[in-house]
Amino acid sequence: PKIRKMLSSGVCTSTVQLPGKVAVVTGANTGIGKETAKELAQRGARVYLACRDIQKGELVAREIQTMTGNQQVLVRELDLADTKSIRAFAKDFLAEEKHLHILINNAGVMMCPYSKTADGFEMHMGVNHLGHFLLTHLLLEKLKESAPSRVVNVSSLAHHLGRIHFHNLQGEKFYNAGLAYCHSKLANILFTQELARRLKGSGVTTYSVHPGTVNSELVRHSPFMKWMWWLFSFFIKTPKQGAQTSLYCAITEGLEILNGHHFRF
Ligand SMILES: NC(=O)C1=CN([C@@H]2O[C@H](COP(=O)(O)OP(=O)(O)OC[C@H]3O[C@@H](n4cnc5c(N)ncnc54)[C@H](OP(=O)(O)O)[C@@H]3O)[C@@H](O)[C@H]2O)C=CC1
Ligand SMILES: CC1=C(/C=C/C(C)=C/C=C/C(C)=C/C=O)C(C)(C)CCC1
Repeated sequence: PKIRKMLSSGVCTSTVQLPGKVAVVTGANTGIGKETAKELAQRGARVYLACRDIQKGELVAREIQTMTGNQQVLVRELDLADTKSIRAFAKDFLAEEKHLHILINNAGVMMCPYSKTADGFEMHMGVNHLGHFLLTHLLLEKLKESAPSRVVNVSSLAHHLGRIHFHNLQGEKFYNAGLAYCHSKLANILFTQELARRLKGSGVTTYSVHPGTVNSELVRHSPFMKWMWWLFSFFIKTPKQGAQTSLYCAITEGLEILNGHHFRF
């Protein structure tokens, strides 16, 4: 139990309530994203579950509505592997909503076999970084109009092994599924730092997080990782525990001074 507690560590203890606030969480139909969305709804925010599979999203929205009593949990289609889908999501959202206070760029893929997005980007870089980069860019004016507002980018400790290989960005010269994930997670952090720099004084702040090692579907593409996660399932975080760092960065008061910083555990 001591080891488990040590690995689970940080809890978001903020008592902030969010009535009247609007949040978007990508990849909110399962894992860390689902628990993040649930907690934001629990605190009274209107929460958009941005999911590539609408049916999975609707099931989760109903579950969150029932658990929290908050009916303002909405599902919208967003496939981060297709810039057309990202643009359509943003267009509809901007037409529908006056405000956006919290954007949580959470969705992610890990160790998938070599493949490309609809626009020809290597899948990890395309979904984990470039898709969120475009989404954030398209929603930026709305975030500025809604300031104070925040963007949380869910990265990973895996960024330590990441490198930005500009001569091989699409993995066409060489490809390693594990390293491709690491590169995309480094991109999440570099994006956060530069976004913070460019948004200084705008009232929009941004943070990157490592959620810890979390028992989720992220390992779906790797039988070895699946086995590891199963073997150590008692020691690694639950998705609810994994959501704490994202929630901390999204709602804790007075965090503006740490704009652009990376938070872990
Ligand atoms: N679990 C862990 O130990 C760690 C996780 N992270 C990060 O946490 C974040 C959440 O992962 P986690 O909850 O663990 O993993 P899950 O696999 O459980 O959830 C990932 C979510 O991303 C969605 N997603 C994947 N591809 C796309 C796409 N093309 N368009 C839209 N949504 C997509 C998935 O949708 P669908 O269900 O339809 O596939 C799912 O909702 C990721 O960014 C991951 O890198 C970081 C460090 C450790
Ligand atoms: C060695 C070891 C572990 C492995 C941790 C790993 C391999 C973490 C990988 C994290 C990833 C891939 C994050 C995704 O972004 C466990 C399971 C904690 C149990 C204790 C011993």
